[in-house]
Amino acid sequence: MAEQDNTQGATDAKGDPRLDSLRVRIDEVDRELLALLSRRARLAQEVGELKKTTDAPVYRPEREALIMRKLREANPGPLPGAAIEAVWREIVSACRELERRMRVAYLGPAGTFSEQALLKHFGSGVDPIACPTIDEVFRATEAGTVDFGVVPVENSTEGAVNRTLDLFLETSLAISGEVLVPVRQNLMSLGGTLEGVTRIVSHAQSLAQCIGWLDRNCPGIERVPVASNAEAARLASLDAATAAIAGENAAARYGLELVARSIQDDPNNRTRFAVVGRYECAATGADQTSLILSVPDRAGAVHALIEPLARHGVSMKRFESRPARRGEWEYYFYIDILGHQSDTNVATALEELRRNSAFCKVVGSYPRAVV
Ligand SMILES: O=C(O)C(=O)C[C@]1(C(=O)O)C=C[C@@H](O)C=C1
Repeated sequence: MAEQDNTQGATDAKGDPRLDSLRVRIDEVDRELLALLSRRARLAQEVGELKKTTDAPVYRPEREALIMRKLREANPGPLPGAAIEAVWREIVSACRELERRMRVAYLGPAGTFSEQALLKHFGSGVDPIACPTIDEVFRATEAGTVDFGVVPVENSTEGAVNRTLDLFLETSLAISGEVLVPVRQNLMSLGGTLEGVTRIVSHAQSLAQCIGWLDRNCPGIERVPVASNAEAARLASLDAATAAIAGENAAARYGLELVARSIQDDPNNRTRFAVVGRYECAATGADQTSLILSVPDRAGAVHALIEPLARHGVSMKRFESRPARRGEWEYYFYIDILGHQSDTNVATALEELRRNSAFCKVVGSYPRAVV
């Protein structure tokens, strides 16, 4: 006998028998899912016990990436791949938490896109630790007070986050994952209006990402850069004359109302984050490797440096340069290539790159983000 369902509202109070029978079947499926989830969780617990005997790491990013990839490929629909991934992210996160709840540092405060990246990658079964600076995220992870760190690397509109690139050079940590977060910027204020607003605050990058929209819609209002979007939302929550540009979750967190939604000039605006830790990922078959190189200062050196990549069939995904800051015209090249450093063609190309370069560091090989 089906239990009484109290969720029926006014719209179907008369009770369509087809609706009732569909709900009975949904209840059955939920019970089956629950039994399967419990079975999965017990297996993860067993894995956890085995790992304890060898002191093996709880978090296996390459295994989680493979689980997601196989599910995406096997997904018969009608649920979209992103929904399947979000659901399984939480399932795996909860199973992982049964083994051990990890601490993960990110560029805070709460409510920033960095926090969103952390949740998207690790799910909610971790303790998010907000750090005031990118340096602090690296420091906490290196010191081992957290298990991993999440740092912004580049934005599709605004380009590289230079501080992160500089710290990749110095750190002993390795990149173990990347996270892509669509960045939707929203204008928000206490009353959901621009009336009486004399300044708009946000992180400098966010202001820059909305410059066209702001020029068109708020020409007379002063723009003030602040430390983060979450800080902007906090300031706007204290003062009706201040509006903020931030992610939607910051509005909810600080009791603000949206004046305008999705005001970034590029509708596909997104930010790429890196997960850093003391863990080196094994190959999954769909990986990416991040390198930092520098060359002797002579004609044709850059060409000679990257030529082995093409010759060994290694695709380059990103090429960025940063001054070496030694007062000379020297540069570090930040290069992302497809493949894992243990793949034969990548390993051979890397060997040649090392021979041709004055400096060569592999910051990590890790599974490529897909969505
Ligand atoms: O396969 C493992 O090593 C597990 O610990 C299980 C599991 C999972 O729930 O599937 C959990 C955490 C790891 O990061 C990877 C996978």
